[in-house]
Amino acid sequence: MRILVTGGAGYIGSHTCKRLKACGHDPIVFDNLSTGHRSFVRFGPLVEGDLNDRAALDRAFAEHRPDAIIHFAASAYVGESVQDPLKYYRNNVGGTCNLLTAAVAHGVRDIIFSSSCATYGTPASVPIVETMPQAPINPYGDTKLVGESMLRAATAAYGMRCIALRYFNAAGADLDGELGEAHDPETHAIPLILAAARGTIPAFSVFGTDYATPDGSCVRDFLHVADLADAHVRAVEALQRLDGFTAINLGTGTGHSVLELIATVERVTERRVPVVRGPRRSGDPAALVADATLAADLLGWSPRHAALDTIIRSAWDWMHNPLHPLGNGTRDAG
Ligand SMILES: NC(=O)c1ccc[n+]([C@@H]2O[C@H](COP(=O)([O-])OP(=O)(O)OC[C@H]3O[C@@H](n4cnc5c(N)ncnc54)[C@H](O)[C@@H]3O)[C@@H](O)[C@H]2O)c1
Ligand SMILES: O=c1ccn([C@@H]2O[C@H](COP(=O)(O)OP(=O)(O)O[C@H]3O[C@H](CO)[C@@H](O)[C@H](O)[C@H]3O)[C@@H](O)[C@H]2O)c(=O)[nH]1
Repeated sequence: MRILVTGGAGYIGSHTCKRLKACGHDPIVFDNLSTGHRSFVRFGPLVEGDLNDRAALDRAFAEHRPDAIIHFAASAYVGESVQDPLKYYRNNVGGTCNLLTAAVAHGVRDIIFSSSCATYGTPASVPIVETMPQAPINPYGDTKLVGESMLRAATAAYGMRCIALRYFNAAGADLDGELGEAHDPETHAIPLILAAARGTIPAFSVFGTDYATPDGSCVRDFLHVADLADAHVRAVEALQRLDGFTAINLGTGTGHSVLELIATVERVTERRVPVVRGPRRSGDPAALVADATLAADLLGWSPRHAALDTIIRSAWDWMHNPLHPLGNGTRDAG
């Protein structure tokens, strides 16, 4: 299949393009390079364009005639969405609406959507199943919920087929060392803990140690990005047999606290992580852990690299990889 991958120059999108190519599909990346990297687009052509530019979308559809879309492109930081919510509604809600309008106009009806566990807000219990209420507690999560609503309505009205993948926390890097996470500025926990271990930032700040969790820090379900990529390929293939709108969690089913991440980084890297215990970050629920039974049932998917050590080791190796578009310039104090 020819697949238009919006956000394919980004972290999860680039890993998914690699997997698509390995499985015999042809990814076409549509990306404005706002947080992505040209050097991550290695598995098919790059169309440089913005989701909010309808003419650019029309040209991409007309030239490349995709059979399906995988829609990653979005602004994706919980903390930033609290500071600048309108950026999130503009890019994520406006961008998705524009993309769907173009897809309908060009007769493309199959779409995989990057949703998030952030749509669940503060769940009544974990692990979270797909049928539990969605009540986001930050603007980012709300934009993903609105995205799901748009897609649900569009599938009903225009005969589209959609799978919304609600992923938990993507982490780690390509196990062949070709790709990885490279955000500037970096806000995600694992790369920042590794940067503190390496000495490129003075310390890692733990956002809140007074949550109702076993050690007081937040608990998240960290999922290897290669497993996420594999799930996307399975999902786009599953659209051939799944009509309408389906939402599926992607996670490992195991939660790890922020303090546990720090301890694991210290063990895996054999370095000390300087830590500052800070206040809570606005918009953070205490614990998010997936029940991923539906992904196993509908996609035949289960994570293959779920061990936290494997995830952290791959991220550490990537941080020292010459292909890292930002990391090479950072100082290694160790
Ligand atoms: N990283 C996670 O843990 C996680 C978890 C759940 C959901 N998600 C979702 O997965 C998707 C990918 O996340 P990521 O971590 O790879 O982020 P990323 O920032 O690395 O990738 C996003 C890509 O989209 C592009 N982009 C953004 N706005 C665009 C626009 N208007 N037009 C064209 N391109 C645009 C960026 O340049 C970038 O290449 C996002 O939708 C995010 O919300 C991520
Ligand atoms: O310097 C930091 C950064 C993060 N954290 C904590 O670490 C956890 C994970 O945070 P982060 O890595 O920023 O990820 P999330 O905020 O959980 O968001 C990611 O995971 C979500 C799903 O949970 C996705 O939807 C988002 O796109 C993605 O950015 C949270 O409890 C944070 O409070 C810290 O304590 N200190």
